[in-house]
Amino acid sequence: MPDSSIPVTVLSGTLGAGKTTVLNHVLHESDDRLAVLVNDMGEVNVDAEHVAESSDIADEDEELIELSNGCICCELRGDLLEAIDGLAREREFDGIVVESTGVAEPLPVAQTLTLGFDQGDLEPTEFYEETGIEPLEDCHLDTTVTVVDAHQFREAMRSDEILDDDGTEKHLGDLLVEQVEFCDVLLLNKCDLVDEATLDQVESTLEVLQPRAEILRTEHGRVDPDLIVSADRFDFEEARRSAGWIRELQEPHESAEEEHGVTSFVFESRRPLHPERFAELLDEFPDAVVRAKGHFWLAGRGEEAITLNVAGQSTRVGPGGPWTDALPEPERSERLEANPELEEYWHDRWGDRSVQFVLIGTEMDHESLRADLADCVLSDEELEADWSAYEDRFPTFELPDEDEEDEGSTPDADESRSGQEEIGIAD
Ligand SMILES: Nc1nc2c(ncn2[C@@H]2O[C@H](COP(=O)(O)OP(=O)(O)OP(=O)(O)O)[C@@H](O)[C@H]2O)c(=O)[nH]1
Repeated sequence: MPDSSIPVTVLSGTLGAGKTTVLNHVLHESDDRLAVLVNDMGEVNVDAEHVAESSDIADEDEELIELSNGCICCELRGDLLEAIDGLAREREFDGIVVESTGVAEPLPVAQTLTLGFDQGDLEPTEFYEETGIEPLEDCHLDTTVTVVDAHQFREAMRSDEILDDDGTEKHLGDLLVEQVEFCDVLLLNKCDLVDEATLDQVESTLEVLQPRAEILRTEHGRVDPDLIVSADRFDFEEARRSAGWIRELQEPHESAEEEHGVTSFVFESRRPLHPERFAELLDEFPDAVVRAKGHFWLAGRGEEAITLNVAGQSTRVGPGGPWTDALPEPERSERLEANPELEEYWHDRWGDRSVQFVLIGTEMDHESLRADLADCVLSDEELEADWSAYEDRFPTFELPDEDEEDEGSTPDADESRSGQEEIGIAD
């Protein structure tokens, strides 16, 4: 990274968590000349007004740009890059801070920025072709920060509130988890409103959901600016890897988390799940499960993996890509060659078909949940019987075009973020 490259910090967090408060504090306290980009969903950018009113952003050193009437993780991605590009060209700033809307997902924002910033060894992507935007060479994504409301966290995780992001519905709990899972620094804000025991428990949950991030407790957004601006925290490779944390969780978690009742475990099976029994279990999934994620093989669906994504009250399933074993030749052999680790994993009869979930919860009864999941797996007898007669209420997904196929190995929940469907299994 050249010395002259301008660091960009992205602030995320659900509505009212304290993003604007953090931003104002940083503007007051930092000695750097900062430019600020504030994104708001409405036509009038209320956040920008707050920042402008309550900070000294009007100083000649600083600049405030508003991106209104849309979301920078969706339709305003091009505008975001253009605005940053403009600021970088001015070269009058030591840093840029972007405040996303409360409904923005940080991963696509970071993706836009890392594609937009010159990654050196990254291939030019379709993004450039689509938008006509040139890679930005004068800045880099420095740190991604998620602000969490310590007071509301537990309630928000269990909430079934649905947020409307310009026509796209998102569950509050789901969004919260996505924001926590993808960041370098977690600001546990509003610590003044909760007791120590609650704080410890919330922090433990955050640690399990996001082991890579630094967690800082704050009151009224009072954080040392150097920890989030020009902090040099973002690592493209690590961020990419952390999205695949299903693998990292293979090891059972240490007792620090257990102390606060936050635990996790991995459930695996090399046999398919019974569509009726598994749908019933998802209908009744225990509230103690804060997060579940992974992929599964459903009896009768031998071609493609299905992903499972549970966050708070939201349960989504999506396309997980074709099993390597179901691919036609020569793709099958090519993928096996490209992913030698599959050989070790390979099952004589079922190839790479499998069920793999990570479950994270508070006061979660491992034994009974494990037993419930095991009950969903086909028995010896069922395994040899006809699977086509089962009632299958799971949505069907179109297999991707062969040309567009992903190079990935074992299907991974995060490789298939698009196309996920909320399942109202209880109909
Ligand atoms: N008690 C307490 N209140 C806080 C703290 N941080 C922020 N607030 C208050 O919480 C409210 C929301 O804070 P904002 O900074 O506007 O939150 P935001 O994340 O920018 O909100 P949106 O822009 O709506 O997404 C304001 O009334 C703040 O004064 C804190 O640490 N403790």
